[in-house]
Amino acid sequence: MLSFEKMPGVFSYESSAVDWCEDNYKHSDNVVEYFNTMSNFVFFVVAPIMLYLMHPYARERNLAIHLVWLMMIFVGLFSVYFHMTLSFVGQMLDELSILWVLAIGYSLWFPRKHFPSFVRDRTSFSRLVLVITATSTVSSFIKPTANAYALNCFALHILYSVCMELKGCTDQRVLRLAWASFGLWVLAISCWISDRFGCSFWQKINFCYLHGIWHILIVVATAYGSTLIAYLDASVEIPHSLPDLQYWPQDSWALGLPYIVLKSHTKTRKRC
Ligand SMILES: CCCCCCCC/C=C\CCCCCCCC(=O)N[C@@H](CO)[C@H](O)/C=C/CCCCCCCCCCCCC
Ligand SMILES: [Ca+2]
Ligand SMILES: [Zn+2]
Repeated sequence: MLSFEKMPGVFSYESSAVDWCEDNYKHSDNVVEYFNTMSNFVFFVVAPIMLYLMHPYARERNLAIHLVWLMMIFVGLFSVYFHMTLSFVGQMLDELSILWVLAIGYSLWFPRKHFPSFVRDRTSFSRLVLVITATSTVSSFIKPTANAYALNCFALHILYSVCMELKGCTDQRVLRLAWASFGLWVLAISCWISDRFGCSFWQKINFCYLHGIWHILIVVATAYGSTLIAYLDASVEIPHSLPDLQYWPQDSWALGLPYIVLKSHTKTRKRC
C-alpha cells in the first residue's frame, strides 16, 4: 500500500515551497515541524469555548455566526496537516480555510453602512463576498507563495475598519478590548514576520519556535478581535438586547476570553 509519505506530487512531504524556521524532522520522522504542529492545540481549546460563549449572541443575531469558530477548528486541523507534512496540499488547505473564515466574518459583520452603493442588503453583500472568495480560491493556485501575504493584508483592512467604527467611542471596556486585540495582533504578526525573514538569527540562538508562538497568539487575537467586531455589530443590529462585554472564566481576570452578554432577551429574532 502507498503510504502518505511516499505519495507522489502535491501530497508528498515537503512538496510545499514554504518551509518555516523550525528544524525539520527534529523530534519525529513522521512530523516535519513538531512544535509548529503541536502548537495548533490552541485552536481545539479556544474554538469550542468561543462557540459556547458566543451562543446567546449568535441565537439572537444569526446562528450562522457559529460558522466562524466551527471553521476555525478546520483551520487548526489543516494547519496540523500542513506542518506535519509541509505538503503543497497542506499549505493550500491551511491558507484557503483562513480565506473562507475571513469571508464568513466579512459576510456576517461588515457594517452595512459601508456596503458598496450597488449592494441592497446583507444577503446581496454575502453573495458578492461569495463570488470574490470563490474567484480568489481559484486565483490562489497561480502564485501560492503570495497567498499568506495577501491574507495578512486582510488583517490590515480589518484594523482600518475597526478604527473607523471606534471613532468617538468613549466606552472604556470597548477601548480596552480594542487595544488588547491590537496588541495581540502586533505580537502575533511580529512572530510571523520574524520567523519568515529573521530565521538565520533565530537559528543562531537556537530558538526556532516563533511560528508556533504565532499560532497561539493569532488564535487569541482572533478571539479578542472577533468579539470586538461582534460587539460593535450587536450594538447596531440588536441594540434592544442590550449587549455588553464580559470575560471568561472571571470577568475580573485580565487574561480571560471576551464574550458578549445580552442583558435583555427578546423573543423576536432580528435577521439581516
Ligand atoms: C469585518 C471582518 C470580520 C473578520 C473577522 C475575523 C475573522 C478571523 C479570521 C481569520 C483567523 C486567522 C486564523 C489564523 C490561522 C493561522 C494558520 C497559519 O499559521 N497559517 C500560516 C501557515 O502555517 C500562514 O502562513 C498564515 C497566513 C496569514 C493569515 C492571516 C490571517 C489574518 C488574521 C486576522 C486576525 C484579525 C485580528 C483582529 C485584530 C483587531
Ligand atoms: Ca522547517
Ligand atoms: Zn502555521
